[in-house]
Parts: sequence; structure tokens; C-alpha cells
Amino acid sequence: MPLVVLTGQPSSGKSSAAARLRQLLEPHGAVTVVDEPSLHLERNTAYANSAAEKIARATLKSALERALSPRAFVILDSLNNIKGYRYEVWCAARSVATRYCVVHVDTPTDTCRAWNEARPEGERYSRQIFDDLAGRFETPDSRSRWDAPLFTLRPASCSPEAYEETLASVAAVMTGTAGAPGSGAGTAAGAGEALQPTFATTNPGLLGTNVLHEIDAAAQAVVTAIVDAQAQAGGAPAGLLELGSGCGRLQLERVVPLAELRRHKRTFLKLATQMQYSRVADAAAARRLFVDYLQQQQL
Ligand SMILES: Nc1ncnc2c1ncn2[C@@H]1O[C@H](COP(=O)(O)OP(=O)(O)OP(=O)(O)O)[C@@H](O)[C@H]1O
Repeated sequence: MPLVVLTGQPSSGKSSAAARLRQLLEPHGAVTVVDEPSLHLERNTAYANSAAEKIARATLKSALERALSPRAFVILDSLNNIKGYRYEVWCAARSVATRYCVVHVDTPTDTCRAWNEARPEGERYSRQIFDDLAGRFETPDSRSRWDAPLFTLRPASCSPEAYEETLASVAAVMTGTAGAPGSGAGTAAGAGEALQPTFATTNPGLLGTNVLHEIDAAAQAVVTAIVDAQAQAGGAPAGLLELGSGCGRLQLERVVPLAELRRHKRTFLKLATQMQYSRVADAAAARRLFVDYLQQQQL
């Protein structure tokens, strides 16, 4: 059930890390690797343009959701280069309350380019696709919950011992035999703990065809509550805001302008459109998701 999400530039050494991680996890249970080759996604076709890339990502995510089970460790061995996509993957993991971590295979772009050029013709990215993907990589940030706990692996510069030690730390966290990431790792917060689901999967389609409108309305209700609380505070930060209906609390350390709240809402809606709507059970769950999202935005 635990999920390891690999992320890194094209040809950075993700699959090599996945293969080693698989060896380390196999003594503890079955391991499923979800990657492009096993889904017959060919690099230079799957990432040829945004439409193809969208299909490739959806295919990987569907395979991931099928693979997440109580019986297997899952390694998502793909670029996972877009922050919003990693958020979706985190939501999928969270909905099944699994352990989770991100491993950033942090190889300098020029080295990735050299490693790519050295690959056999049929296995390498075309120069154009490599450059496009490399230019769009969104570096993980352990302050985002969907990028935490974060391990960093530097195959081009670290010693074989440090490489091994980092992957052993990942395996230890995933098997629940360690409390914190090891060398080169990012945050230790939450390492080894299963994610807690915040929205149910038991009521697919409850919001029906109007789902986006409902999510929009739910997010707007949160925005309105914040604006009202700030108005009541007479221009001072609203402090700890209780949002009711199981939506949790929001700590506001400063006055957040309406324009900024609207921007957060727009970004959240964009993320929501990329998510599986069926995972949002009702309007309260949508509000809770938006509050969750705002908690990450350092308001
Ligand atoms: N530490 C290393 N030193 C030298 N070459 C390496 C190293 N790690 C990986 N490579 C080479 O780089 C190429 C890409 O490796 P790998 O398939 O592990 O990367 P990847 O990030 O999974 O690639 P892709 O983006 O295609 O999935 C391979 O040819 C591999 O042999």
C-alpha cells in the first residue's frame, strides 16, 4: 500500500533508483512499479504535445489508482514534474490512507542531457522533447504536503554509500521501520505515518454534473468567511479561524487581500478540474479540500 513517488528531470536516473528501491522493498511485500514502459507509453509520443501528455498522465494516474491496494508497495516511476499533478497523486494516496513519500532524483540538467544522449536511439528523448520537459520541471518543495516527506537523491554527485543510504531510508520509512528520512533528505515531518483521508470515495457523483459549480460555490463560501472574519477584526489579521462543518481551522497571520484569495480559489479550481470529481463526496468535503489547500499557502 505505501506509495513512493519519484520525480526528476528526464533521464535523471529515476528508473535506476526505482529498480534499487524495488529490491529493498521486496523482502517486505509485493512491489508494483507504475511507469511509462509498463503502460506502453513511448517517451517521444507520450510527451510530444500537451494533449498527448494529458493522456499519458491520466493513464499513469489510473494505473496508480488500480495499483494502490492493501497488499503492495507502489513506486510511481515517472517524471511527476508538475506540482498540480503531484497534488493529484497525493490526493489519490490520501484517499486510501497510505504511507507516502516523494523522492527527488536531483541530477543537473546538463548531466541528464548527457545521459539521455548516451542512451540507445529507441530509448532516448528527442532533443526537443527533452528541452521542453527539462524547462517545465517544477522542483518539489517539502513545505507542500504533497511533496513531503521529501528525500533527495543525487546519483551524479553522491557516493554509492550515500545513494544506498538514502534509498534505505526511503525503504525504512515505507515499511514503517524508521521515523525519519536519512541523509540528504528533506523534512522528517510525517515520515512513516499513513496519510489521513479528508474526503470520502463512497458517494461517487453526488455533486452530479454540476460538480465544478458546486466546488466553486464551496470555495467561495470559505473566501466569504475569511473576508467577513477580517472585516470583523477591523483590518487586523483574523487569527485562528474556525470554519465549521468539519472544515477545520485556518490560521491567518496577516490580512489576506480579496484579490489574493480569489487567485488561490482560481488555482484550486484548476487543480480540482484535474482531480477525479468522484472523490469529492459533497460540498462540505469540497470546502474541507479548499481549506486544506489554503493551509499550504502561508496566509
Ligand atoms: N549514476 C549514473 N551514472 C551514469 N549514468 C546513469 C546513472 N544513472 C542513470 N544513468 C543512465 O541514464 C540513463 C537514464 O537512466 P534512468 O532510466 O534510470 O533515468 P530515468 O530518469 O528513469 O529516465 P526517464 O526519464 O526516461 O524515465 C540510462 O541510460 C542510465 O544508464
